[in-house]
Amino acid sequence: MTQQVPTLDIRRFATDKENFVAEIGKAYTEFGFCGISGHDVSDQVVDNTYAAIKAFFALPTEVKAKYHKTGQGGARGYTAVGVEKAKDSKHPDLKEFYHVGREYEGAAPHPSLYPNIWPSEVLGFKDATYTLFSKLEQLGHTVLEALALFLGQEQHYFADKVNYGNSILRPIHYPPIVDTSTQSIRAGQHEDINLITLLVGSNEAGLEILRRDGSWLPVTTIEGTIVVNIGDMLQRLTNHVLPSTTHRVVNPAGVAAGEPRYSIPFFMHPNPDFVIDTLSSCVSAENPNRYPDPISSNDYLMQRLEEIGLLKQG
Ligand SMILES: O=C(O)CCC(=O)C(=O)O
Ligand SMILES: [Fe+2]
Repeated sequence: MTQQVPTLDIRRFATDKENFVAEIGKAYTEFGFCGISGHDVSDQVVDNTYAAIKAFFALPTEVKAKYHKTGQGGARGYTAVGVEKAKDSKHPDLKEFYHVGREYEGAAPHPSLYPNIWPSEVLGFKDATYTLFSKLEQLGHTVLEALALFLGQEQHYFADKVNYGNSILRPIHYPPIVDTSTQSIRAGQHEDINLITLLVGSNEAGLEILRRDGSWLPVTTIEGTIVVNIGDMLQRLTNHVLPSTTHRVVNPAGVAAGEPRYSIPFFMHPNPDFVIDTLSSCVSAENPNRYPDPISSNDYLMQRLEEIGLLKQG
């Protein structure tokens, strides 16, 4: 068995479609994770976003707190360290983050698509983060096209199921670890809730995925690679043909613990009223339907946010 998450060049989806689809399908069935290179999310767009988010997280606590909005489960704006914890963990994660959602004109396409909150202290925050949001969303569409073919659907199967999804860009700051005796880790083991996650910053050490033999495999990628993994909604839709793989971010040992870590996941969600009903192409005698009861993606999201503490924060 390969001992590293593979990286595939997304340009091959245009030039070598059949092989690319087979390889990405194999990467996901085996790991639930795959590195993507050859994309057009430029270094400039990524660097601009890093500069903006580093400036934001460096603001005084009371300034950042102004961008936390109560009653939304952290859906938009700032969430402080100590709020989110992994589903079955007693200890909160060692991270703070900022949620940027979809922009729209006029009325929200669904009440769960809250308006964005923009920090006035950081010039260019909106431009930088929303440009990255849009570029990652575009790349996500391409990955979903490849996955649709792998699943025996037509290439554009997902297009009208994600066009107003409640997708979220989540820049994260893991501060230096001051208390090295802490029981908390940077991000406790969890599975992502959404369809797919596109992660910028995976070349920084710490991210690990759980293998089926119970061992943890560090994800090591070269700079510029975007790691794309399967979330629980796609696992459910595909009856586990595409598994959502448990992962975590561990605390570094030694002097590295004194260094902050930044990463920027983009959680791609289906439209809130999309009903997650197992694809018949993913049901067989050996893999009977595990989810006979369909659920709307918004109801599913609400159940999951409750479990990770985001709906209790006020
Ligand atoms: O920071 C990372 O590398 C991963 C973060 C993550 O898994 C998450 O926010 O869901
Ligand atoms: Fe995650």
